[in-house]
Amino acid sequence: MNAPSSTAPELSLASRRAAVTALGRELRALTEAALATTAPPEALHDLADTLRDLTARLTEAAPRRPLGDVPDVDEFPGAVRMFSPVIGEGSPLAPPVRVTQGDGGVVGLCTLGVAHEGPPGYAHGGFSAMLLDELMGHACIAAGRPGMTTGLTTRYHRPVPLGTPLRIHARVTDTDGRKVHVSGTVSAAHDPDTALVSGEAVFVTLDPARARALFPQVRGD
Ligand SMILES: CCCCCCCC/C=C\CCCCCCCC(=O)SCCNC(=O)CCNC(=O)[C@H](O)C(C)(C)COP(=O)(O)OP(=O)(O)OC[C@H]1O[C@@H](n2cnc3c(N)ncnc32)[C@H](O)[C@@H]1OP(=O)(O)O
Repeated sequence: MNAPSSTAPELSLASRRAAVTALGRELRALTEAALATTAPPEALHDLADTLRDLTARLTEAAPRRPLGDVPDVDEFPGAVRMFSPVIGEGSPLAPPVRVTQGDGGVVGLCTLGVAHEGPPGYAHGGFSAMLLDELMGHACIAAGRPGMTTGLTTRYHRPVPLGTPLRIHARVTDTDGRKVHVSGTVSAAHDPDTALVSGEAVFVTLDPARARALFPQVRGD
């Protein structure tokens, strides 16, 4: 079930994903450098001019993908989202989190940077909630019950440090009709048993009519 927007179909999926990943990596390096630079204002104006030219080059090279179209490098519904702000290898916002199945659910590994900062040196609480939400969504997918979040509660036990490898764990704890109950934690990777943030959520699987209404561009094959 996928309706990819077609770009360069002659290139293999792997090579298109590799190109998206290469650009994403450089965008993240630029973002981190730009947010942490101590360069003087004239250097920043100079860089802004260069970046404006680069943006014009990209927009002139090809039309943009309409909002809501599934990128041809993605799997939807599925676990590959190349431009996700959490797991997207092509996203300048994503850490990005690498997700694998394990420990009775799913495990994500990442390191946050200054783009994710809340209190100085620590993660923004909203970003920690986003990490949990995403991993919980993947736990639902891994359990064969993809759905949307209807409620998420978080408890912040300790600040989440930037620049430190993190481990996010999520698992389905119960299902009740279309509702899927999920729990998760964010910990330092070197101390996975100490939760810095923990959360509980309810996801709801979509009935087919609702799925068609919400995602009209996604056809069943
Ligand atoms: C083509 C297939 C698509 C599959 C879907 C895959 C999507 C996943 C995509 C990519 C995964 C990657 C990972 C991503 C992770 C991040 C996830 C997000 O960020 S999701 C964005 C934020 N969430 C929203 O925007 C939802 C907004 N809410 C809604 O649109 C509706 O509530 C919806 C469609 C989810 C359900 O609406 P209704 O009309 O179909 O269902 P009703 O009848 O209202 O509820 C069904 C059952 O759920 C309970 N329920 C509904 N809302 C609840 C709530 N807030 N808390 C507890 N239970 C709730 C109800 O009480 C009912 O239970 P009773 O059958 O009566 O026992």
